[in-house]
Amino acid sequence: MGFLTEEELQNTFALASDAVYFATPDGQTKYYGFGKQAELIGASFDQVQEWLTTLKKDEPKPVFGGFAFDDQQVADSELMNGYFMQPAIVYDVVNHKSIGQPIDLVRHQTSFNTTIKQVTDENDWPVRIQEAIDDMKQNKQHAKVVLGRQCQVALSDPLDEKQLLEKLQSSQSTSYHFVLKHCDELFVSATPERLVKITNGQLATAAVAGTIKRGTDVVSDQALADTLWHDAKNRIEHETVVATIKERLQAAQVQALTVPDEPQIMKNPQVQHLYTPITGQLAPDSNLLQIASALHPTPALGGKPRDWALAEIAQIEKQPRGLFSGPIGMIDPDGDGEFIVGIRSMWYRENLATLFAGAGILADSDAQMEYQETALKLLPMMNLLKEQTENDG
Ligand SMILES: C=C(O[C@@H]1C=C(C(=O)O)C=C[C@H]1O)C(=O)O
Repeated sequence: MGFLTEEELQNTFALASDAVYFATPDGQTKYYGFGKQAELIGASFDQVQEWLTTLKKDEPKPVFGGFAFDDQQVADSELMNGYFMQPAIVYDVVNHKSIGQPIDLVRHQTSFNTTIKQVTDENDWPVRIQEAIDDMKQNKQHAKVVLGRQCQVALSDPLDEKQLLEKLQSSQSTSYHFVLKHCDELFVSATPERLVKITNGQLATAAVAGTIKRGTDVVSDQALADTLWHDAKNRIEHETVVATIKERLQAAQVQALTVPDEPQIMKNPQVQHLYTPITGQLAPDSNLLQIASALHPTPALGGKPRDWALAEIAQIEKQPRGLFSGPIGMIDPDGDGEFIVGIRSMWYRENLATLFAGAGILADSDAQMEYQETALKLLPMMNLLKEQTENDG
């Protein structure tokens, strides 16, 4: 039997009640998983570590899932407070291999003719983050906090998940893709940010922090990149993340740490970031989940100091984040695997999509400019929803 085509995989995703899609922009990883052989709801790092030991050994398959950003609970959700699953069948697209048994497809596709009925945004966000800016001006030890906002988009009809996957792949080719479906809930991320990848003891992570918009042509785009690279506020914001990642990896006994002195520019369709790739070698008694839990949340999503930033996030943000900005990804049966950071993301259920975006706030941040930055960061998901309204399939 030949391997399924991309279109067949996307179709199966839409028709399965539980499904996952995970792909990395370097083309090294691309998985679809359908059905569920095992699941863990409300997963913490320790619980997942324990749960892995209970999985059947006869047909080893990767597991996929995500951890909530913090301990705050999203009401009535089995997905957003941490969720892991082992699919009944996993398609490894890069290696043209499948593991497991095909599942019964339970959903019915009707014709899709969605319209956007209402968009509810947090227009008071700049006023609320000003509190944090004022606090940081007074208290110099409060160095950075990343504050998020949520934008709700009500649709007239259900999402066409096949079209969503297609457009995600074509519009966000420089990002990691993660789409996790559990019954009527869906979490989608087109993130530029890797938290940690482990391959045969080799560790790779990255700092992605500091943002500017894209230019309308090559010259203005390069000028904006130069502005970002030389901007003191963004360089401090970035350096805070690099230094903290380095400290935490050293504390986790990671060897042969390689941390470049200066950042590069990473370009995504809507924004460009300061970016520093970091590599090292895992200590013999350490593992992927331990490193993910040591790193999360980096000051790219939380802040510095970590505990103050987490308290500030819980107080200033209106709703818990759930999987937004949490570690999401996969673990192989041999313990290798990869976690990315669940930003540029949305949570969807029953015709209602919640889109998430945040920005790193420092004492000299301008609340309106940060608001505009979050608007750009909402665009990857907003555009996917707009495409749904032009659905001709
Ligand atoms: C929090 C987000 O992005 C994070 C914040 C960034 C910044 O403030 O410059 C850049 C990349 C991410 O680490 C988001 O996209 O929602």
